[in-house]
Amino acid sequence: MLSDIMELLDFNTTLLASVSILLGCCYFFALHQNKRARHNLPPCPARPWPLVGNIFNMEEDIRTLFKTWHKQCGDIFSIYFGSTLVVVVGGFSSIKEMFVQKGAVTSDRPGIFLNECIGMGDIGIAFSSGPLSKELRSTTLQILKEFGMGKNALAERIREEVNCYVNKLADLQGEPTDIQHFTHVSVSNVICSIIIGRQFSHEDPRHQNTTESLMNFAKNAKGAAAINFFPFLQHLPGDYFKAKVIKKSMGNVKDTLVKIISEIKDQESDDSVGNYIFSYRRKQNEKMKAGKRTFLDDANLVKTIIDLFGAGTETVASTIVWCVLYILCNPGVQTKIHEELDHELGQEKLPTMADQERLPYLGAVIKETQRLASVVPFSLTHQTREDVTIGNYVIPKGTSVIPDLDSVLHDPKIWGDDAEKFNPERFLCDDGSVLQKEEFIPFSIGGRICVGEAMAKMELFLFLSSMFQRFEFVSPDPSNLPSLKPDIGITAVPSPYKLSCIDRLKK
Ligand code: HEM
Repeated sequence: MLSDIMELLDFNTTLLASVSILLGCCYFFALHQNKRARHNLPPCPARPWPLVGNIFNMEEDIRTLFKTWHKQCGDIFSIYFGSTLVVVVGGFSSIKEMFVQKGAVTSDRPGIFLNECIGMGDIGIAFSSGPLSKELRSTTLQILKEFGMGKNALAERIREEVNCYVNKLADLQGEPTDIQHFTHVSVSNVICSIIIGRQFSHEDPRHQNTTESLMNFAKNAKGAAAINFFPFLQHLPGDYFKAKVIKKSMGNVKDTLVKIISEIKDQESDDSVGNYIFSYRRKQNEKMKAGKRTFLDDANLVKTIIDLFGAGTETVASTIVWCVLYILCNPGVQTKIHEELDHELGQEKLPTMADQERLPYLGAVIKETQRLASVVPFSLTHQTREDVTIGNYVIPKGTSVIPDLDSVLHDPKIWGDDAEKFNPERFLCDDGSVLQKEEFIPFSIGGRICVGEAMAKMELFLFLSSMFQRFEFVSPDPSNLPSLKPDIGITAVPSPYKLSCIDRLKK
């Protein structure tokens, strides 16, 4: 009797599952055909399957996969995550057309799990759309500009942290070390000094905890990409897609920042130090007093600060760590950097922003690092607000669009046949100055271009010039150099490696 019921159940379950899959397939094909009929969609490099789309075509090495797909389909192609259409736009002219010329309708953001998991869906500077994102961008840019004006508080705060960082490296006394963690702690401390007006000690548990949570999030962000399209994955037992670890890491960052912001609120009378929170509140009050409609509220303040930490730490820290890695693999480059620094500054004078023009070779090294490392290879995903025509294609309203910056930064048509090699000379003009090239777009282009670009450039110059002035970086085992293979999530992070920082003052 029981076995009869089981058999019947099995039969019914199988029938139900088959019918569901069949209906799913029909729905997917109908949707797909309908979209294709209404819009001339960019080609798919691989056949999307019902329900799953191209999920099984995605490979670990996304960079090489997208390169192959561009070769096959041209600058623009379509892929499906489940039944969701995602368009990838590569090549400089297509990226410029899509995000600059058509930027008014391609600058929104789709909702993503990493914000939703902390209950902050589409607010804050980096993941909001429309007038909200415009107001937060212009407010943040104004505040950062105010910090960078006059005696340049921004550069001064970066220099303070650089000093501390360089001394930490000197304390290692040449012991082989992985500098990733140190570098993250220092770079996130620079953001701290802007946000709250003071730096933390490197040993401060709250600061360590926030930095570790951010690194943890970055390491696991790849898993969450699937959850954006298949939200049910977050509820599966275990944590294969890293939903729980991401939720915990982002929750940690949020809780710590909320506490810090409320502490700052209590010191509201002391505005002499200058920090992002005071400036934001001042602008909020001014608008409210003038009876202007504003999105500047506390929730947007908290989320914007989380975004600034998230966007400003991993990117700058990874670029620094990439630069040192390229140098280990190209020792001749380090010799030239040292010659330039010794000739222009010597050992006594610590570098300031005013020295940038005197150090063009270092400038070229930094640009070449940004180009080759391409630390945000696929930018942040945009979303179309209306149907967008590009070339012969029509991309429907509400489509997620990925700007493939990597395809531009590594394009041999722009950089030559050695585009995959580290060659700083390509950024030096005949007169010795640093080459400015329109196609150099590590910060993206258009309406959502990185708001931290100016600050990041200052950080990279001040950190790297001081590091090379003080140290010679050597590999503990020159016959077995570290791998140049990146780990690509939202950012392209170098695989862990060790190096020795030899103090040039003690040589
Ligand atoms: C080497 C360092 C950096 C690189 C390569 C970089 C690159 C990028 C890229 C590619 C985007 C996406 C642009 C788009 O959607 O089209 C972005 C956005 C953003 N970046 Fe950066 N970034 C860097 C440093 C920073 C720093 C230091 C900060 C903060 C102080 C920052 C804050 C932001 C913010 C808030 C956004 C979102 C802007 C928006 O959505 O409107 N970034 N960045």
